[in-house]
Amino acid sequence: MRDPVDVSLSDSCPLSSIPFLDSRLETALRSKGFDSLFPVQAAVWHETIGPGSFERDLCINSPTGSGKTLAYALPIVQMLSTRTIKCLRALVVLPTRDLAVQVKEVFATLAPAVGLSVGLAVGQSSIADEISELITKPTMGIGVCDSDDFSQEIRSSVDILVATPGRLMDHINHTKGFTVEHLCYLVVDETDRLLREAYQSWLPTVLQLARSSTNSQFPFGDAINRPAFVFLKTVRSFGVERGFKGQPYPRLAKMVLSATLTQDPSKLAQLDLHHPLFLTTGKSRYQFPENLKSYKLVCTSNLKPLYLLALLGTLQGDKCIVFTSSVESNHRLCTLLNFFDDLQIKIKEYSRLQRQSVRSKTLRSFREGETQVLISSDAMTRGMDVEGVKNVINYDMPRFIKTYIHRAGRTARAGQSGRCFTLLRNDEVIRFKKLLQKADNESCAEYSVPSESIESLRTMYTTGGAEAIERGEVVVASLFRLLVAPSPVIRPHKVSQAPMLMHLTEVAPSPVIQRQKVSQAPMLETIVEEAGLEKEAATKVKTIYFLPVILSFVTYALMSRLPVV
Ligand SMILES: Nc1ncnc2c1ncn2[C@@H]1O[C@H](COP(=O)(O)OP(=O)(O)OP(=O)(O)O)[C@@H](O)[C@H]1O
Repeated sequence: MRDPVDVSLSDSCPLSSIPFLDSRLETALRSKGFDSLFPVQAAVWHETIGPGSFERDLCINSPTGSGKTLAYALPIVQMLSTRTIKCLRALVVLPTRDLAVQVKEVFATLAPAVGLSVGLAVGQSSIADEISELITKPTMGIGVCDSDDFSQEIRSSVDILVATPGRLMDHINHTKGFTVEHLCYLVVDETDRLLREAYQSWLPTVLQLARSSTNSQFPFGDAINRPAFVFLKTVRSFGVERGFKGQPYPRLAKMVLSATLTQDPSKLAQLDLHHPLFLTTGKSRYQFPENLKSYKLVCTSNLKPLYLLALLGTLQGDKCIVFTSSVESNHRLCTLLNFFDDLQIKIKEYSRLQRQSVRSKTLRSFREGETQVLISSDAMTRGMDVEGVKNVINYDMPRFIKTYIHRAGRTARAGQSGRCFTLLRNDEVIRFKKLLQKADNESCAEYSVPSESIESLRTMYTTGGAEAIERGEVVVASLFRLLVAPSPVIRPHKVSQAPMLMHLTEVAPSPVIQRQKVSQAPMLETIVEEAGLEKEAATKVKTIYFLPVILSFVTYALMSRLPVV
């Protein structure tokens, strides 16, 4: 960390001057329209295929959209291009399914050119389908009846696997013939996010299994039987020289990457990195893409939806991602925006509450330009690469600079220009300024939308049904705020809160809430399910609901020495 390689000092490098680049890979890159390598890609190439020879593990901190995926995909494919026996040698781990699918696509443009195959383990299809893609089983001949007779031939059908941690662990624990014993390369993309969540201890498991040598034991249940199904064995000996003592050799070479890579040594230590080399961009820890412009719009909280509508109006149908702070407000906002037919743009919701198939469909329609505006929760924040996104809008101000960087990074990718707008309440302005200062960024101009359009929207908003929707949603929102209120009386009665909620929604003035289907309010649904919803409980709950009010009144009266009447 103290002696990093500054990637920003390098320039893009034409493919023709990349040393040792396999001509088949060069052709594959050119057919994708890539004529040069971006600085981070050239730097990683230098440290892996070039003079660095991958003698050190790499920690890569480079801005969003700077091409980190190709930076690791290209050298891995080139290094494996000379392999003779097919087995799983490279593993790329990512935090989300959609991201893994996207990275697999990048590998898929390169790997077939040199006869390698890439697999995906994300739980998008059934586990049986996934196994049949990852594992080659021998075809059953006539008269063969004992599966152990041919188990020796079970082997990997892929050289490179792109996976999410959960599905990876499923395969490690339960899929016969699946092994990470032969791994040579491990990539942990979006490292800071993956390290934050342990996901069934996937990292220590992979590291331990990949250290196996002739003397090693497999510590994991089903894995004990694994040698019987795997006829290949990777033998790793332990180094004795200085700097390599006790380290398995050949070692598992690692690359860890993020646009906001953690610099906390205790977190990085989990990765068991070998003499890590830090590649970064510039001096500041957090960097924005070069051609990103940041703007703020200051407004009162009750007019926020109108400012957003007016802003979307001025962006004239450009591809746009709007980020909200929670899946619930995401749903509310999308419902509200779709009420305004006048915008004449297609707006869809994308959040982790939706089924994967719905999300994939939405993403496809956004990529193809059929949908112009995506209202997204933070499921879209990291890594997603959609061509032509010109604007990012933070409907809710992000709480952390990392979130701002990843959200804003969905635009201004690969050297393109882009804008990031943040809607702020008056009381958020100073906090937002301080947030940007963490990334050494002081330049955030104020953006104004025409006041006439706000006025005309306000008229429509107050006379039309949109207000009812918004008011109804606010009732739900305030109920939820009540549910998580720090009142010691309410908190222990979680189950009883559901009937209270139902009781209040039943008497709520909004017709929208009364009509709201359970499926439209997933949080409501969860609570109702949890509670088993009993109507009689409502009376009891009413007491619980009013108890804190009575208590606080009495306390106030006593403290201020007022006579309690
Ligand atoms: N050498 C290249 N020439 C032209 N375009 C490239 C090149 N390398 C990558 N790109 C394009 O740049 C875009 C961003 O790449 P990528 O998704 O790898 O960025 P990233 O650094 O991983 O971003 P994030 O931090 O947001 O995940 C992609 O659309 C990709 O196709």
